[in-house]
Amino acid sequence: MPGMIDTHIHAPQYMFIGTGMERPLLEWLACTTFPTEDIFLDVEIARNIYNAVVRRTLRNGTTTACYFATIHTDASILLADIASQYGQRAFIGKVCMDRNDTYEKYSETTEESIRETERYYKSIAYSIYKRVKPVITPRFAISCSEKLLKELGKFADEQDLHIQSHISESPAEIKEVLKLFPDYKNYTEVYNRNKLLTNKTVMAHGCYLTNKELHVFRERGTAISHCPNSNISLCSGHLDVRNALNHKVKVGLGTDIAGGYSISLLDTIRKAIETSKILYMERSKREQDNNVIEGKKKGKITPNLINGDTQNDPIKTENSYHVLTYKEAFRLATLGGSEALSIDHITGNFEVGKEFDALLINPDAKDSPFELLSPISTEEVLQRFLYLGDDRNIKAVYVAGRCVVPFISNN
Ligand SMILES: O=c1[nH]c(=O)c2nc[nH]c2[nH]1
Ligand SMILES: [Zn+2]
Repeated sequence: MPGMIDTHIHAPQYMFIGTGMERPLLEWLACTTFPTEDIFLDVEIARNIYNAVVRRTLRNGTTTACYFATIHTDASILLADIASQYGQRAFIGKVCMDRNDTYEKYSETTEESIRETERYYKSIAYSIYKRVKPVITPRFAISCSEKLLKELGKFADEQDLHIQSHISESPAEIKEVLKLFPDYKNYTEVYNRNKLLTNKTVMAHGCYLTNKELHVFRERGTAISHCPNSNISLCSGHLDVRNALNHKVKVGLGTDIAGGYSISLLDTIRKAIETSKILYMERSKREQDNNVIEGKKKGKITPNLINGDTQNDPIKTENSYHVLTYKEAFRLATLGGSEALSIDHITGNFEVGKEFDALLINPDAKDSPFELLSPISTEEVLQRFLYLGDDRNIKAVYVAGRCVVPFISNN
Protein backbone atom coordinates (compact mmCIF):
# COMPACT_ATOMS: atom_id res chain seq x y z
CA MET A 1 0.00 0.00 0.00
CA PRO A 2 1.12 3.65 -0.32
CA GLY A 3 3.24 4.96 2.54
CA MET A 4 1.41 6.90 5.24
CA ILE A 5 1.86 10.62 5.83
CA ASP A 6 1.91 12.16 9.30
CA THR A 7 1.12 15.83 8.72
CA HIS A 8 1.67 16.87 12.34
CA ILE A 9 4.09 15.39 14.88
CA HIS A 10 6.30 16.93 17.60
CA ALA A 11 9.58 14.99 17.52
CA PRO A 12 10.92 16.11 20.96
CA GLN A 13 7.65 15.16 22.64
CA TYR A 14 8.43 11.52 21.84
CA MET A 15 10.38 11.80 25.10
CA PHE A 16 7.14 11.73 27.15
CA ILE A 17 4.83 9.83 24.79
CA GLY A 18 1.99 8.01 26.54
CA THR A 19 2.25 10.03 29.74
CA GLY A 20 1.00 13.30 31.18
CA MET A 21 -2.28 13.71 29.32
CA GLU A 22 -4.38 14.60 32.36
CA ARG A 23 -4.20 18.34 31.83
CA PRO A 24 -5.96 20.49 29.25
CA LEU A 25 -3.89 22.01 26.45
CA LEU A 26 -2.53 25.24 27.95
CA GLU A 27 -1.69 23.66 31.32
CA TRP A 28 -0.18 20.65 29.58
CA LEU A 29 2.04 22.96 27.54
CA ALA A 30 3.22 24.86 30.62
CA CYS A 31 3.71 21.87 32.94
CA THR A 32 4.87 19.06 30.65
CA THR A 33 5.71 20.21 27.15
CA PHE A 34 7.75 23.39 27.53
CA PRO A 35 10.00 22.04 30.33
CA THR A 36 10.72 18.94 28.21
CA GLU A 37 11.37 20.79 24.98
CA ASP A 38 13.64 23.20 26.83
CA ILE A 39 16.24 20.48 27.45
CA PHE A 40 16.77 19.95 23.72
CA LEU A 41 19.39 22.64 23.94
CA ASP A 42 21.49 19.60 24.78
CA VAL A 43 22.24 18.10 21.39
CA GLU A 44 23.09 14.66 22.83
CA ILE A 45 19.62 14.36 24.39
CA ALA A 46 18.17 15.46 21.06
CA ARG A 47 20.22 12.85 19.18
CA ASN A 48 18.90 10.05 21.32
CA ILE A 49 15.23 11.03 21.09
CA TYR A 50 15.31 12.05 17.43
CA ASN A 51 16.95 8.77 16.43
CA ALA A 52 14.24 6.89 18.29
CA VAL A 53 11.33 8.85 16.83
CA VAL A 54 12.53 8.59 13.23
CA ARG A 55 13.06 4.84 13.59
CA ARG A 56 9.72 4.31 15.31
CA THR A 57 7.72 6.33 12.77
CA LEU A 58 9.39 4.58 9.85
CA ARG A 59 8.76 1.14 11.32
CA ASN A 60 5.10 2.08 11.66
CA GLY A 61 4.86 3.01 8.01
CA THR A 62 5.22 6.79 8.15
CA THR A 63 7.08 7.49 4.93
CA THR A 64 6.53 11.26 5.20
CA ALA A 65 6.49 13.20 8.47
CA CYS A 66 5.90 16.88 9.09
CA TYR A 67 7.79 17.52 12.31
CA PHE A 68 7.92 20.30 14.86
CA ALA A 69 11.36 20.29 16.54
CA THR A 70 12.12 22.86 19.29
CA ILE A 71 13.37 26.45 19.36
CA HIS A 72 16.96 25.15 19.23
CA THR A 73 18.49 25.49 15.78
CA ASP A 74 21.34 22.99 16.14
CA ALA A 75 19.09 20.25 17.48
CA SER A 76 16.57 20.96 14.70
CA ILE A 77 19.33 20.62 12.10
CA LEU A 78 20.28 17.34 13.75
CA LEU A 79 16.72 16.04 13.34
CA ALA A 80 16.97 16.87 9.64
CA ASP A 81 20.28 14.98 9.45
CA ILE A 82 18.80 11.93 11.15
CA ALA A 83 15.70 11.86 8.91
CA SER A 84 18.03 12.19 5.91
CA GLN A 85 20.26 9.33 7.08
CA TYR A 86 17.28 7.04 7.51
CA GLY A 87 15.78 8.18 4.20
CA GLN A 88 12.48 9.45 5.57
CA ARG A 89 10.68 12.13 3.58
CA ALA A 90 10.27 14.97 6.05
CA PHE A 91 9.34 18.57 6.64
CA ILE A 92 11.08 19.83 9.74
CA GLY A 93 10.49 23.10 11.54
CA LYS A 94 12.63 24.95 14.03
CA VAL A 95 9.92 26.20 16.39
CA CYS A 96 9.52 29.99 16.74
CA MET A 97 8.25 31.54 19.94
CA ASP A 98 9.12 34.99 21.22
CA ARG A 99 6.42 35.00 23.89
CA ASN A 100 5.91 32.50 26.68
CA ASP A 101 4.19 33.80 29.79
CA THR A 102 3.64 30.32 31.25
CA TYR A 103 7.25 29.08 31.06
CA GLU A 104 9.40 32.11 30.37
CA LYS A 105 12.66 30.22 30.19
CA TYR A 106 11.60 28.50 27.00
CA SER A 107 11.43 31.38 24.51
CA GLU A 108 13.55 33.57 22.25
CA THR A 109 13.69 37.26 21.46
CA THR A 110 11.97 38.29 18.25
CA GLU A 111 15.33 39.01 16.61
CA GLU A 112 16.80 35.68 17.69
CA SER A 113 13.80 33.81 16.36
CA ILE A 114 14.06 35.45 12.94
CA ARG A 115 17.84 35.22 12.72
CA GLU A 116 17.89 31.56 13.80
CA THR A 117 15.08 30.68 11.40
CA GLU A 118 17.20 32.07 8.57
CA ARG A 119 20.27 30.17 9.76
CA TYR A 120 18.20 27.00 10.05
CA TYR A 121 16.71 27.47 6.59
CA LYS A 122 20.14 27.96 4.98
CA SER A 123 21.53 24.87 6.63
CA ILE A 124 18.67 22.60 5.49
CA ALA A 125 17.85 24.11 2.12
CA TYR A 126 21.31 23.38 0.71
CA SER A 127 21.76 19.90 2.18
CA ILE A 128 22.23 16.90 -0.07
CA TYR A 129 19.10 14.91 0.75
CA LYS A 130 16.37 16.78 -1.10
CA ARG A 131 13.51 14.92 0.53
CA VAL A 132 13.99 16.71 3.85
CA LYS A 133 12.76 20.28 3.74
CA PRO A 134 12.57 23.18 6.18
CA VAL A 135 9.17 24.45 7.27
CA ILE A 136 8.49 27.84 8.85
CA THR A 137 7.02 27.10 12.27
CA PRO A 138 5.42 29.79 14.42
CA ARG A 139 4.29 27.55 17.31
CA PHE A 140 0.84 29.14 17.64
CA ALA A 141 -0.50 32.66 17.92
CA ILE A 142 -0.21 32.71 21.73
CA SER A 143 3.55 32.19 21.61
CA CYS A 144 4.30 34.74 18.85
CA SER A 145 4.25 38.52 18.71
CA GLU A 146 2.58 40.17 15.75
CA LYS A 147 6.02 41.31 14.57
CA LEU A 148 7.34 37.75 14.57
CA LEU A 149 4.30 36.43 12.69
CA LYS A 150 4.71 39.16 10.09
CA GLU A 151 8.44 38.51 9.61
CA LEU A 152 7.92 34.76 9.33
CA GLY A 153 5.14 35.25 6.79
CA LYS A 154 7.39 37.53 4.78
CA PHE A 155 10.33 35.13 4.90
CA ALA A 156 8.20 32.14 3.89
CA ASP A 157 6.80 34.16 1.00
CA GLU A 158 10.24 35.29 -0.22
CA GLN A 159 11.70 31.79 -0.09
CA ASP A 160 8.50 29.97 -1.10
CA LEU A 161 8.55 27.78 2.00
CA HIS A 162 6.11 25.50 3.75
CA ILE A 163 4.49 26.80 6.93
CA GLN A 164 2.98 24.93 9.89
CA SER A 165 1.28 25.95 13.10
CA HIS A 166 -1.73 25.24 15.34
CA ILE A 167 -5.18 26.80 15.14
CA SER A 168 -8.47 26.67 17.09
CA GLU A 169 -7.57 23.61 19.11
CA SER A 170 -9.30 24.43 22.42
CA PRO A 171 -11.76 27.04 23.71
CA ALA A 172 -9.26 28.40 26.30
CA GLU A 173 -6.62 28.80 23.59
CA ILE A 174 -8.98 30.70 21.29
CA LYS A 175 -10.03 33.00 24.13
CA GLU A 176 -6.39 33.82 24.84
CA VAL A 177 -5.65 34.50 21.16
CA LEU A 178 -8.55 36.93 20.89
CA LYS A 179 -7.31 38.67 24.04
CA LEU A 180 -3.75 38.97 22.69
CA PHE A 181 -4.85 40.08 19.20
CA PRO A 182 -7.82 42.41 19.80
CA ASP A 183 -7.53 44.00 16.34
CA TYR A 184 -8.24 40.73 14.56
CA LYS A 185 -11.76 39.42 14.08
CA ASN A 186 -10.90 35.76 14.54
CA TYR A 187 -8.01 33.27 14.91
CA THR A 188 -7.77 32.64 11.16
CA GLU A 189 -7.34 36.34 10.48
CA VAL A 190 -4.30 36.48 12.79
CA TYR A 191 -2.46 34.12 10.45
CA ASN A 192 -4.06 35.27 7.23
CA ARG A 193 -3.23 38.96 7.59
CA ASN A 194 0.38 38.01 8.34
CA LYS A 195 0.70 35.97 5.12
CA LEU A 196 0.88 32.67 6.93
CA LEU A 197 -2.03 30.97 5.16
CA THR A 198 -0.85 29.68 1.80
CA ASN A 199 -1.24 26.52 -0.26
CA LYS A 200 1.91 25.25 1.49
CA THR A 201 0.52 25.78 5.00
CA VAL A 202 -0.66 23.01 7.32
CA MET A 203 -2.59 24.09 10.40
CA ALA A 204 -3.12 21.48 13.11
CA HIS A 205 -6.50 20.79 14.78
CA GLY A 206 -8.99 23.45 13.64
CA CYS A 207 -11.70 21.97 15.89
CA TYR A 208 -13.56 25.25 16.33
CA LEU A 209 -13.10 26.89 12.93
CA THR A 210 -16.32 28.52 11.75
CA ASN A 211 -17.64 28.01 8.24
CA LYS A 212 -16.42 31.51 7.39
CA GLU A 213 -12.92 30.57 8.52
CA LEU A 214 -13.09 27.31 6.57
CA HIS A 215 -13.97 29.39 3.55
CA VAL A 216 -10.73 31.36 4.02
CA PHE A 217 -8.81 28.07 4.28
CA ARG A 218 -10.35 26.93 1.03
CA GLU A 219 -9.56 30.23 -0.70
CA ARG A 220 -5.93 30.20 0.47
CA GLY A 221 -5.46 26.49 -0.28
CA THR A 222 -4.45 25.95 3.34
CA ALA A 223 -4.73 22.48 4.84
CA ILE A 224 -5.91 21.15 8.18
CA SER A 225 -4.04 18.38 9.96
CA HIS A 226 -6.71 16.34 11.69
CA CYS A 227 -5.31 15.07 15.01
CA PRO A 228 -8.16 13.09 16.61
CA ASN A 229 -6.10 11.22 19.21
CA SER A 230 -4.67 14.46 20.58
CA ASN A 231 -8.06 16.20 20.39
CA ILE A 232 -9.52 13.53 22.64
CA SER A 233 -6.48 12.95 24.88
CA LEU A 234 -6.21 16.64 25.85
CA CYS A 235 -10.01 17.06 25.91
CA SER A 236 -9.64 19.80 23.29
CA GLY A 237 -12.66 19.11 21.09
CA HIS A 238 -13.50 17.40 17.81
CA LEU A 239 -12.87 18.40 14.24
CA ASP A 240 -15.92 17.88 12.05
CA VAL A 241 -13.89 16.46 9.21
CA ARG A 242 -16.97 15.97 7.03
CA ASN A 243 -17.74 19.67 7.24
CA ALA A 244 -14.12 20.57 6.41
CA LEU A 245 -14.22 18.25 3.39
CA ASN A 246 -17.59 19.64 2.31
CA HIS A 247 -15.93 23.07 2.34
CA LYS A 248 -13.27 21.61 0.03
CA VAL A 249 -10.51 22.23 2.54
CA LYS A 250 -7.47 19.95 2.16
CA VAL A 251 -7.22 17.53 5.10
CA GLY A 252 -4.42 15.20 6.21
CA LEU A 253 -3.99 13.18 9.40
CA GLY A 254 -1.62 13.92 12.30
CA THR A 255 -0.57 11.83 15.27
CA ASP A 256 0.35 15.03 17.13
CA ILE A 257 2.79 13.17 19.36
CA ALA A 258 2.64 13.59 22.32
CA GLY A 259 -0.72 15.31 22.75
CA GLY A 260 -1.72 12.16 20.91
CA TYR A 261 -0.32 8.99 22.44
CA SER A 262 0.08 6.75 19.39
CA ILE A 263 2.89 7.06 16.86
CA SER A 264 0.93 4.96 14.35
CA LEU A 265 -1.22 6.50 11.64
CA LEU A 266 -3.31 3.32 11.83
CA ASP A 267 -4.43 4.58 15.23
CA THR A 268 -5.12 8.02 13.73
CA ILE A 269 -7.26 6.41 11.03
CA ARG A 270 -9.29 4.61 13.70
CA LYS A 271 -9.68 7.70 15.87
CA ALA A 272 -10.71 9.78 12.86
CA ILE A 273 -13.49 7.30 12.07
CA GLU A 274 -14.55 7.13 15.73
CA THR A 275 -14.61 10.92 16.08
CA SER A 276 -16.81 11.13 13.00
CA LYS A 277 -19.17 8.55 14.51
CA ILE A 278 -19.30 10.40 17.84
CA LEU A 279 -20.25 13.61 16.01
CA TYR A 280 -22.88 11.69 14.07
CA MET A 281 -24.40 10.30 17.27
CA GLU A 282 -24.34 13.69 18.98
CA ARG A 283 -26.00 15.28 16.00
CA SER A 284 -28.66 12.55 15.76
CA LYS A 285 -29.42 12.99 19.46
CA ARG A 286 -29.76 16.75 19.05
CA GLU A 287 -32.01 16.34 16.03
CA GLN A 288 -34.16 13.79 17.87
CA ASP A 289 -34.44 16.07 20.90
CA ASN A 290 -35.45 18.96 18.64
CA ASN A 291 -38.01 16.75 16.94
CA VAL A 292 -39.53 15.76 20.24
CA ILE A 293 -39.69 19.42 21.31
CA GLU A 294 -41.28 20.35 17.97
CA GLY A 295 -43.72 17.44 18.35
CA LYS A 296 -44.68 18.59 21.84
CA LYS A 297 -45.24 22.13 20.58
CA LYS A 298 -47.55 20.84 17.86
CA GLY A 299 -49.27 18.53 20.34
CA LYS A 300 -48.16 15.32 18.63
CA ILE A 301 -45.12 13.26 19.36
CA THR A 302 -43.84 10.84 16.76
CA PRO A 303 -44.16 7.41 18.44
CA ASN A 304 -41.02 5.90 16.89
CA LEU A 305 -38.90 8.68 18.40
CA ILE A 306 -40.32 8.11 21.88
CA ASN A 307 -39.59 4.39 21.63
CA GLY A 308 -36.11 5.13 20.48
CA ASP A 309 -36.93 3.36 17.24
CA THR A 310 -35.32 5.51 14.63
CA GLN A 311 -35.74 3.19 11.67
CA ASN A 312 -38.32 5.41 10.03
CA ASP A 313 -36.85 8.63 11.27
CA PRO A 314 -36.55 10.83 8.16
CA ILE A 315 -33.48 12.53 9.59
CA LYS A 316 -31.60 9.25 9.59
CA THR A 317 -32.95 7.93 6.33
CA GLU A 318 -32.15 11.25 4.65
CA ASN A 319 -28.60 10.55 5.74
CA SER A 320 -27.96 14.19 6.50
CA TYR A 321 -24.54 13.37 7.94
CA HIS A 322 -22.27 10.72 6.50
CA VAL A 323 -19.72 9.20 8.83
CA LEU A 324 -16.17 8.89 7.57
CA THR A 325 -15.70 5.51 5.88
CA TYR A 326 -12.55 3.44 6.32
CA LYS A 327 -11.71 4.11 2.69
CA GLU A 328 -11.97 7.85 3.21
CA ALA A 329 -9.83 7.65 6.35
CA PHE A 330 -7.25 5.58 4.45
CA ARG A 331 -7.21 8.25 1.78
CA LEU A 332 -6.67 11.00 4.38
CA ALA A 333 -3.66 9.07 5.73
CA THR A 334 -2.09 8.79 2.27
CA LEU A 335 -3.18 10.97 -0.65
CA GLY A 336 -4.92 13.46 1.66
CA GLY A 337 -1.65 14.00 3.54
CA SER A 338 0.25 14.56 0.31
CA GLU A 339 -2.37 17.07 -0.84
CA ALA A 340 -2.17 18.83 2.53
CA LEU A 341 1.58 19.21 2.08
CA SER A 342 1.23 20.05 -1.62
CA ILE A 343 3.38 17.09 -2.62
CA ASP A 344 0.63 15.06 -4.27
CA HIS A 345 2.44 15.38 -7.60
CA ILE A 346 5.33 13.44 -5.97
CA THR A 347 3.73 10.94 -3.59
CA GLY A 348 0.49 9.81 -1.93
CA ASN A 349 -0.50 6.92 -4.20
CA PHE A 350 0.87 4.67 -6.92
CA GLU A 351 0.09 6.84 -9.93
CA VAL A 352 2.64 6.44 -12.72
CA GLY A 353 5.29 9.15 -12.48
CA LYS A 354 5.21 9.53 -8.70
CA GLU A 355 8.01 8.36 -6.41
CA PHE A 356 7.58 4.93 -4.86
CA ASP A 357 6.70 5.51 -1.19
CA ALA A 358 5.27 2.18 -0.16
CA LEU A 359 4.63 -0.35 2.59
CA LEU A 360 4.86 -4.08 2.09
CA ILE A 361 2.05 -5.46 4.22
CA ASN A 362 1.87 -9.07 5.30
CA PRO A 363 -1.59 -9.66 6.79
CA ASP A 364 -0.58 -13.25 7.39
CA ALA A 365 2.61 -12.47 9.33
CA LYS A 366 3.55 -15.10 11.92
CA ASP A 367 3.27 -12.58 14.75
CA SER A 368 0.25 -10.78 13.24
CA PRO A 369 -2.21 -9.36 15.81
CA PHE A 370 -5.14 -10.72 13.75
CA GLU A 371 -6.05 -13.85 11.82
CA LEU A 372 -7.32 -14.48 8.33
CA LEU A 373 -9.26 -17.63 9.11
CA SER A 374 -11.90 -17.58 6.41
CA PRO A 375 -11.37 -16.53 2.80
CA ILE A 376 -12.03 -12.78 2.55
CA SER A 377 -11.71 -10.22 -0.22
CA THR A 378 -8.69 -7.92 -0.64
CA GLU A 379 -10.82 -4.98 0.50
CA GLU A 380 -11.75 -6.85 3.66
CA VAL A 381 -8.09 -7.69 4.27
CA LEU A 382 -7.25 -4.00 3.98
CA GLN A 383 -10.10 -3.09 6.30
CA ARG A 384 -8.97 -5.65 8.87
CA PHE A 385 -5.39 -4.42 8.68
CA LEU A 386 -6.50 -0.81 9.15
CA TYR A 387 -8.59 -1.69 12.21
CA LEU A 388 -6.43 -4.41 13.77
CA GLY A 389 -2.97 -4.34 12.23
CA ASP A 390 0.25 -2.85 13.51
CA ASP A 391 3.97 -2.70 12.73
CA ARG A 392 4.21 -6.50 12.93
CA ASN A 393 2.36 -6.57 9.60
CA ILE A 394 4.65 -4.00 7.98
CA LYS A 395 7.42 -6.09 6.50
CA ALA A 396 9.20 -3.39 4.50
CA VAL A 397 9.02 0.36 3.97
CA TYR A 398 10.18 2.20 0.84
CA VAL A 399 10.76 5.92 0.33
CA ALA A 400 11.38 7.03 -3.25
CA GLY A 401 12.14 3.44 -4.19
CA ARG A 402 14.75 2.94 -1.46
CA CYS A 403 14.11 0.27 1.16
CA VAL A 404 14.36 2.12 4.50
CA VAL A 405 12.89 -0.63 6.74
CA PRO A 406 14.27 -3.10 7.77
CA PHE A 407 17.12 -0.83 8.86
CA ILE A 408 20.48 -1.58 7.36
CA SER A 409 22.39 -1.15 10.61
CA ASN A 410 21.45 -1.14 14.26
CA ASN A 411 22.91 2.25 15.11
O1 LIG B 1 -1.31 19.82 20.60
C1 LIG B 1 -0.49 20.76 20.72
N1 LIG B 1 0.81 20.51 20.96
C2 LIG B 1 1.72 21.49 21.09
O2 LIG B 1 2.91 21.22 21.31
C3 LIG B 1 1.25 22.82 20.94
N2 LIG B 1 1.84 24.02 21.00
C4 LIG B 1 0.89 24.93 20.78
N3 LIG B 1 -0.30 24.35 20.60
C5 LIG B 1 -0.12 23.03 20.69
N4 LIG B 1 -0.96 22.01 20.59
ZN1 LIG C 1 0.80 19.97 17.77
